[in-house]
Amino acid sequence: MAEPDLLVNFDLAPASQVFAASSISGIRGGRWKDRFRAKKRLQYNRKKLDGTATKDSKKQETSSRPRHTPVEAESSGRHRLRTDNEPNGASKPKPDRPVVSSIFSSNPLPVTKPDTTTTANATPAAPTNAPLQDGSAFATMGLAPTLASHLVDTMKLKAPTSIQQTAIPQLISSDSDAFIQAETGSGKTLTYLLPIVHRILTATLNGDKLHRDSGCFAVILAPTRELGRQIYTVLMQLLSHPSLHWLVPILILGGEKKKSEKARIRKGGNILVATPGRLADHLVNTASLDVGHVKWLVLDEGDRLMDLGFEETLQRILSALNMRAQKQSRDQSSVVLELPERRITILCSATMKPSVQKLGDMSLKDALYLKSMQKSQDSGEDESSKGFQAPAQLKQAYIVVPAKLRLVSLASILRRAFVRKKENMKVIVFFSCADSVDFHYEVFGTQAKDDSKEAEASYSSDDASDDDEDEEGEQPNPGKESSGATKRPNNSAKTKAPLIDSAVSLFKLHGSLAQHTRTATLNEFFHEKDAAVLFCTDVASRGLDLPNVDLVVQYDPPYSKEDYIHRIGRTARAGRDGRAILFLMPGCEEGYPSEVLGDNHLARKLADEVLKKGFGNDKPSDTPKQPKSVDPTWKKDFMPKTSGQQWEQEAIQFHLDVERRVLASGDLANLARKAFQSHIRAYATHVASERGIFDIKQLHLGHLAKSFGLRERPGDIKVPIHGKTRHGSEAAPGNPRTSSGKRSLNSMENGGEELYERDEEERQEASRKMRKKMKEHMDIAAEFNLG
Ligand SMILES: Nc1ncnc2c1ncn2[C@@H]1O[C@H](COP(=O)(O)OP(=O)(O)OP(=O)(O)O)[C@@H](O)[C@H]1O
Repeated sequence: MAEPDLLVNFDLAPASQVFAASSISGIRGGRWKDRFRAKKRLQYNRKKLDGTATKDSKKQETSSRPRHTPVEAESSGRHRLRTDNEPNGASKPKPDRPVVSSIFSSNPLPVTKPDTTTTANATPAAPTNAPLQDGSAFATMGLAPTLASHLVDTMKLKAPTSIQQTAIPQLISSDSDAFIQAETGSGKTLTYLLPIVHRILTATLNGDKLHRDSGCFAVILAPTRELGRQIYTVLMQLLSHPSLHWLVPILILGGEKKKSEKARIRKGGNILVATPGRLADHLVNTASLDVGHVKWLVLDEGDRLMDLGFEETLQRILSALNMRAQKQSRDQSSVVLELPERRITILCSATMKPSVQKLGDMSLKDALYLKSMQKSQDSGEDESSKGFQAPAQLKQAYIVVPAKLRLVSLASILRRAFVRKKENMKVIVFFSCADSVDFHYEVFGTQAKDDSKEAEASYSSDDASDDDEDEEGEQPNPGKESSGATKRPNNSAKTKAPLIDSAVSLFKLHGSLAQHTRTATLNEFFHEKDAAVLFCTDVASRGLDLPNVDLVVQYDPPYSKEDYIHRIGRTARAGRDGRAILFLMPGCEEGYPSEVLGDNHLARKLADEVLKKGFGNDKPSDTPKQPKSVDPTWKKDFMPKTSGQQWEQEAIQFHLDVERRVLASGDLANLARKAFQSHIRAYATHVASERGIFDIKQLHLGHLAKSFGLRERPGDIKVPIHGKTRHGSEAAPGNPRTSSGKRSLNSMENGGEELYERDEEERQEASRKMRKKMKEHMDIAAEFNLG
């Protein structure tokens, strides 16, 4: 038998055997020249065989390898080999043309199973934030009779809610600080306003009744201008009684004209509603702002105030109030004012988290903890003991949607929502960033010119002349503003939404819009008589009380569990019903309800179920009829092989139309690219504790790009550099990491505008991650032709 070393001049065995049996360096015996020649020939033959063998073995390997189902590939969390048009999964040279793949192919499946034990949503629970029906009445809570009858007769409030019943009597009789915690929509605004108004109403100064010039007795701080305006509106309603007209509220907000605010301050007022940045500004620059008499400081949405990095501003406000109070007590030692001797601080929030405790430590002394006593009738538990909770009657669900099906699933939910209940119904959809709101607003809205842009352009010029103009003015009148918005509809970001239903109005709201547009939009949405949808960022998540909101959709997950509660809290208010749906992607995101919310009561839905409802045809007349003359297997000829269902066809068609529009319009394509990029950046800013759930490395960028109507490979998506414009990218609002307090004074003075801009460090970190991810993806895309 030939020795392995003596292979020279023998027919070569298959490569594998050759390599197994031989070693080039191991040729021994004979002359050195012969050994050298043999070695060379062996090397040559091996190279030759190597090529064929590799090809052969690759072929063999490919054909023998069990074809990975997309589900297997993706649910393992790795990038999959794109299989569209590539039956054997082999890599192909990068094509020049854009990627066109079906939204229904290669989607990962959910990794969790439905929880069959979930019953919470089966039977409607009794509301936990409704007015009480146990005989409680405003008249028996110690309120002035005028005020109590005004609530019932004019404001049409029959009975107090649980938190009102608990807190109002204590706030009337006690001079302690207080922390009010109760569910969203449980009437916390009136809970703190009523005792303040009651005590000012019944107080005297040196024996005389108080009046407009007696001083400012209460300061109410809100984290956003929208919330500030809303609190002011409730206060105006409360003071609209003829016997209360001498009590005057003042509203000062960032984004408004400072000079007109100064004029209002000069005229005097008793209750000041403000955003922190603008108040801090006036405390320094407006000599006529007299806060020496302030007896109440209310921090509404206290945790949000801390999240937004207002800590330093709040410290400045607190020390200014302390200083002025001391000065006042020295100057007017003989004055007898029948109000609390010391200033009372009231902290108010539906959620409790460390930042609230810090704020409490900073501003409260021996505070009363006032919470809603209403218990869930289902569990009998004191719901507030969980630290946060949603109203019991609110039906919560999450839907597991693969990235490529996100857009069509949103369309489907909205279509379905308005088919079921049309008149007056409102839906709010939350997105993670302003760019995404802008893109989806364009996609779902009419393709006409966006009026809001004009309005913003004109507002920018107003803004520039901000300090030059001095409006002779009373307080901004909500009624006046509303009529202004109606007279000049272009002020608001509103359009029609034919992709949902041509009768549905579509609005958008985010922090990058001019304040003028924000105010007008909210006003119009509030007063909209027809069905309407609001696309927004977290600018609308806190405190806003918008009527008839039946459904809240969180298209992008929130940045914290507190944000989750506040977002869904825009529905099911004051005892009304409501539904909330959260979009999650298959994979690690599915852990969100149990791991982050600690709540397994959310109903679980799948994309297919939702798509069938929105795109399927319930009406038999609309189902394509089988032509009589055609073979019974006709469907095979008419329906694409990949998806034979009618609802799939409709969904595909919908998506293709969006893709075509994006292809056809440079503006829309740019919006889509910006939205895609901002979305990923925002995704990268989920808090560290949630990164196992929102893991950017698990994102399939190609699929995600598809949901923005983009056919480009993620690596090819060139995004215009974001200028520092009003339309610039909006950072992740509500990101708890913005509480670093590194925000510039300038942005502080915008009174909340900075709310939606990350600090530089965070921005850079997010971009770094984004670039890394893009690079990784580009490498993989180049190699495997990923879409
Ligand atoms: N006693 C009451 N009876 C009926 N409706 C009430 C009562 N008190 C308040 N409301 C209404 O409940 C709604 C929610 O009130 P409010 O905005 O004060 O809630 P909230 O607890 O501050 O909510 P959030 O936590 O979201 O800020 C408002 O429309 C308000 O008019």
